[in-house]
Amino acid sequence: MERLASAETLPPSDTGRSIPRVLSIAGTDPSGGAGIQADLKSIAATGGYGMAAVTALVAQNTHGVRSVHTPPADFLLQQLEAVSDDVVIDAVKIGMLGTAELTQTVGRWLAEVRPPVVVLDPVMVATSGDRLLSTGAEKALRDLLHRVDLVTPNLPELAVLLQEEPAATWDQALDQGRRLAGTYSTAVLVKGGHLAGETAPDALVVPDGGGGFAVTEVSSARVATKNTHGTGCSLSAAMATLFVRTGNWVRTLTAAKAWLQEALETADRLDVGTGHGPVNHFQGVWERGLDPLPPDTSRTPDAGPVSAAASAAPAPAGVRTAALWEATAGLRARIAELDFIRGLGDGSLDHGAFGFYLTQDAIYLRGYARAMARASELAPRLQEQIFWAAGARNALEAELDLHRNWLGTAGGTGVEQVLAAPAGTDPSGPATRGYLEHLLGRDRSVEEHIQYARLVGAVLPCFWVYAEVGARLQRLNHTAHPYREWLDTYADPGFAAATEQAIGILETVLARNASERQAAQEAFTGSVQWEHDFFAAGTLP
Ligand SMILES: Nc1ncnc2c1ncn2[C@@H]1O[C@H](COP(=O)(O)OP(=O)(O)O)[C@@H](O)[C@H]1O
Ligand SMILES: Cc1ncc(COP(=O)(O)OP(=O)(O)O)c(N)n1
Repeated sequence: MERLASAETLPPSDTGRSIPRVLSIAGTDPSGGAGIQADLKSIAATGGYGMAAVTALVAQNTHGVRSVHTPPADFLLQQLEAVSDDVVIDAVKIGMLGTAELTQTVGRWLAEVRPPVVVLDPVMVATSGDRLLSTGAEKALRDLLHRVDLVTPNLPELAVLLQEEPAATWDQALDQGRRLAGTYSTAVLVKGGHLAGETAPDALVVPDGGGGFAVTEVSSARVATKNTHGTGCSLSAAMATLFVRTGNWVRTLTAAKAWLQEALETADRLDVGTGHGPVNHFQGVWERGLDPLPPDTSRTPDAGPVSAAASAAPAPAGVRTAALWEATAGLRARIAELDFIRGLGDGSLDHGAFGFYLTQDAIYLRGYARAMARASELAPRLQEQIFWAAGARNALEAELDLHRNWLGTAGGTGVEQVLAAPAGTDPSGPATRGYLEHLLGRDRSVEEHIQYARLVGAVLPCFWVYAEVGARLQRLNHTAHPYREWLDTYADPGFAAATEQAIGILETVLARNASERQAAQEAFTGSVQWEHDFFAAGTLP
């Protein structure tokens, strides 16, 4: 179902949902080439809003590390909580962790907050040879691998994580990458920067869930420069940011490598320091205002088939919503094939059938607004509370206008009359009643955070499926189209922005714990089925 939440009704900080909020957890580099300073530049250059929690103050420059000062673990936790208590985090990039205690602190915080995307650059030794991770912390770092979506080791780091000798060839490196990915069920970016040769090969190794791996190699020409300080930090921060924008690791790596290549090719222009200087993070932005991500409509997740419908829909917010969206691809394909949807698109839908649908939809919207008001009541964060409250208001005001206009002029029963009917006497059909029971049915025996997860999963398809249908059918729209107003409504950019925001909330909910995840997934799939049944009812005899 629809659900026009115009951009104006959203809090100003949320209207640009497409700007990923990325938290770097890393050490500092006062000369600006590596660590947190490099991460913040990478995040900004690849289209994100960067935040940072400091794990270590490192006195270093382009020649090497002079000393390291680590904060008490409790202070690191306070920094992390100060961010997560206030800001919705779309992705985390982890760099230097220094000690076992700090590593474990980050692990506990991740378990609590469950950010949707976590990229770990397992920093151990700087190019200068200085250690940035105590040897006693290596086990803690391995334990952290269970909590990350992507790990980006260079060859010596890959070997330490596996407790083996470093790979001497690219094939050996890929083999180690597969074993690391298999052991920890995480995607691995194997980096070949430390190998000699004319190319700098990288490869994504992603477990396919069936014991195999998808391996995708993305190589670039090796740049002849000594200014490579911070390349690993910069690449991993770019990967975290771009993945939020694409939902696809291969597209992310392709864009990140192209961006890093330009930063390396123009690194010598910066003239920073006399040792190994930094890369030029902003070359593309300064020269051409360039976004490293090429325009592309196929925002497909890595796993699963590419469905025609998915290409037009708002993007998943991370791996969890990507998987859930893909799991409903079959159902959504059936929606696209319905007579009602075909007729709506080509304008052949019978006016009476459209009037029946709108009447049912008006009844639905009244209940849908109640579901969003309930989500607002249960939301754990202020931003989510505001979002759902705005959505409820919008369903009752802006969205119903479409129904008022059409039903008022089509000679059918007016919206107000339909909605004024006493409870139990409104002309709701079985699909409308069933869908509303699914949305509003409450199991008071489960805890409120699980009720909230269920509601978020249940209300999202009404945004996402409509945004998908609207974007696809808009291609058939024209000035004389009988259902032009409907098509415009669901292809509206404000609606797409609100949909992406709702997807972001679901991504966060799915990352919390198994009970919340299961409640949200089941409710989501159930609502996609009801979307199908509701549309199908529009053309039933
Ligand atoms: N001289 C170079 N030319 C092109 N790409 C490079 C060069 N050196 C490193 N890279 C790339 O920079 C990234 C970081 O690589 P690497 O040096 O292996 O890791 P780290 O910086 O963590 O030690 C990789 O994508 C690698 O391919
Ligand atoms: C604070 C801090 N973190 C990480 C590094 C190492 O950076 P990396 O990206 O691996 O780059 P190199 O300089 O080792 O190529 C660092 N130096 N400082």
